[in-house]
Amino acid sequence: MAKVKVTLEVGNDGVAVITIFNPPVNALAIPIIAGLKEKFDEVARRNDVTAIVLTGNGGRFSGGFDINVFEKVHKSGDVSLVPDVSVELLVNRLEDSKKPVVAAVEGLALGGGLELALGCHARIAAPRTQLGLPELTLGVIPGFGGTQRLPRLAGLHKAVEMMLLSKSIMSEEGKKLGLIDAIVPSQELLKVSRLWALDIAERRKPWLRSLHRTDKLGSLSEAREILKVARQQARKTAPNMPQHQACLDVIEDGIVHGGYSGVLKEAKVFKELVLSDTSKGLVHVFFAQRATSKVPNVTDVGLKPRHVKKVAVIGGGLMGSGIATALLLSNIYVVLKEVNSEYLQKGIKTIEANVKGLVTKGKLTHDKAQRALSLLKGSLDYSDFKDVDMVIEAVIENVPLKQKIFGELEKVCPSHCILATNTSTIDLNVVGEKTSSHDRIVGAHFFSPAHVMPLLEIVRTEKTSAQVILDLLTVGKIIKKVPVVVGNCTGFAVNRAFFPYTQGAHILLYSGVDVFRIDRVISNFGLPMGPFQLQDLAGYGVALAVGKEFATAFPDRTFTSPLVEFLIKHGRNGKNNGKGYYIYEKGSKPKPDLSVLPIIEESRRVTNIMPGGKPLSVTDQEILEMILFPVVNEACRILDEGIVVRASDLDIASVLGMSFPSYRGGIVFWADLVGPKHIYDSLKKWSGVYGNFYKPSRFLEERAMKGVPLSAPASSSPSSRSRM
Ligand SMILES: C[C@H](O)CC(=O)SCCNC(=O)CCNC(=O)[C@H](O)C(C)(C)COP(=O)(O)OP(=O)(O)OC[C@H]1O[C@@H](n2cnc3c(N)ncnc32)[C@H](O)[C@@H]1OP(=O)(O)O
Repeated sequence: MAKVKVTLEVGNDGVAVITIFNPPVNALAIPIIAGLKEKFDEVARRNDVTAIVLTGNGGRFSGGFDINVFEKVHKSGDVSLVPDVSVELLVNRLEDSKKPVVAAVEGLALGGGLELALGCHARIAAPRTQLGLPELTLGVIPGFGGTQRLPRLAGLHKAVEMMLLSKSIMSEEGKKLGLIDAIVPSQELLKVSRLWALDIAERRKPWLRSLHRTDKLGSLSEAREILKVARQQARKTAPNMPQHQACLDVIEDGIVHGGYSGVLKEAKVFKELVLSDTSKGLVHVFFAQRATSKVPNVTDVGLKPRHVKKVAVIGGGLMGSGIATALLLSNIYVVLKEVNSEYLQKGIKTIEANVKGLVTKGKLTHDKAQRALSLLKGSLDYSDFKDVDMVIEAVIENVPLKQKIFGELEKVCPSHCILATNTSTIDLNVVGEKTSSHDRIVGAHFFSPAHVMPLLEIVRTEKTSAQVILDLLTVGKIIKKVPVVVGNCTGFAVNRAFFPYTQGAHILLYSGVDVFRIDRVISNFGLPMGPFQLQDLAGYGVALAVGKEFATAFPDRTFTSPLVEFLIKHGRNGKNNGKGYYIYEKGSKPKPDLSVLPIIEESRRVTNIMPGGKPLSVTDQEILEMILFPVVNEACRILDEGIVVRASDLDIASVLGMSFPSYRGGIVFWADLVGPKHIYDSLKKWSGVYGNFYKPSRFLEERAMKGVPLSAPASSSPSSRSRM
């Protein structure tokens, strides 16, 4: 039997139940939409049908329009691949049907799924059903009438919030808002929905067409005020994304000219937005994120993940306590080991503060916080390690210390125990040099703060077993991280790709470009802050240590900048001591600190790299490119060396690890949009002026010359060599 289908069953009560089958989320794929049109035509014709119930199979109503179709549109440029659902299905066959339609909603109704339900004459939901219109996260607006019907059912204010923030609500809140007519236990959902549909048919319950309602819209001036405030907010929070303002325009059109006019305008704008680069980037990120957990020879060879119940974390510093917090919040027992009771207490206090912080922010209930903390045990020795399933070492970056710890772990932990290190710099083979447990040694590279940042780099060596990688992938998902499997090299994927980022910025600065302008260009592009502000935040000690590490690993292409040493010499240490490139005052945005300029001048004199001795005259676009193209160049080397499974993994790593704007699709996706040839030509030109730092990599050169996208799989490039 086909897995993707729409079925129709007519009961003796005269109610037809139309069910969507498309596991796992009942996405509205093209055959499903065709099937729905066909079944609604059939029920309209049949005399034995009095009323209709629309539902989804398997406890999930629908996760919305099939996002794969967006991808096809992006590849082909053919927007006609998106069928007309808004008028042909929602208005003509559903809302204007001569027989009442009730949506029986369970699990989730998202995007087009919720829009289908909004077009019905009533909605009955199971408890805790997720309702939302997250289309803006895909660079489009709701396209099946959601911009018109949601405000008419939930009220304009709430609808705008749900759409602009892509925020779901639960059916319980939906009931309060009037979006849901009744909440009934799952096992009674169909029975109650059938009766409700019959009640409407026999006029015992109102027959409401959402698009015709105006009672929740308020007056025109009230509506305009809500939209005005929302526009201002969107300008601040989503400055580079067109879908936010477009969504508000379409809502306004419907309020001014009526729901049907709004539906037509919505369909037009939706089709324009599907073709935007923003939608291309966001849809790419949607699938790329899900692809990271598909690892050849690990997740496709029939292995089963082992249950990881208890984890030991060694080191209660910032990273260790963050990692412990993430594990505890997902109900995993944690033993936190430190070298003395003072450090241990400090670590435990940090964990408590992390957990309490989440309660204060309303992200965790008090009960769950208590439960999480009850799973924590502090330890000063290895006595609790005899039954741990995994150890995550998070001590300082010191090779002999780590080697000693791993040697001890091999003796005290059970033989199945995974031995992970959170190192961000040290070669895993070196860490495990003094053991014979190389198959169970793996990198678990978290980003700080570890209980907040979503990325987990899983670093494997040639010897790490597939089982261990699978187990860590599974733990990563349980603790709500996006795990990306990477090969063993200096900086792994994120830090390695972005090491030239700061160096490019420093080259520009020495060339005479204003430090604050550089930061502005980068934040206007969409990163949360520019490279200098980031340096302030990370602390100059970190900047020096990282700089040295990359200078050692990649001496041929490292630009050594004396600026940070100069700053330290002048008593500055970034945000840590309140003296950086910016002034940091509580409660206000960082302000440029002009007293840093003489120090910059001093370092400019030392480096003396201004072309022709004069400050460089550059456009903002050139500033952006001189900083980000070297990152693309390093990303190319990562791809060439097979450090990541696929190019899109590097996109996710850049988005989640470096906050590269998701609407630009990640570093490689963005580079392909810009064009490898342009990147290659620019780097070649700059390498003539500034030397090897800008020298194009072999991979980039090859692809630029052949016109092959950087993201194309390795087989497109004969010389690629994999380290995975
Ligand atoms: C015209 C309309 O207005 C436009 C639209 O409707 S656009 C679509 C709007 N809907 C959405 O944005 C929802 C997107 N989906 C999600 O947020 C989540 O998948 C979910 C909350 C539904 C389920 O989450 P979860 O249970 O963690 O499963 P998740 O791994 O994400 O998805 C399971 C599979 O379903 C796929 N999937 C989920 N929603 C999909 C969709 N709308 N279309 C196509 N595939 C979808 C995923 O790609 C994944 O496939 P894979 O197993 O091959 O990797």
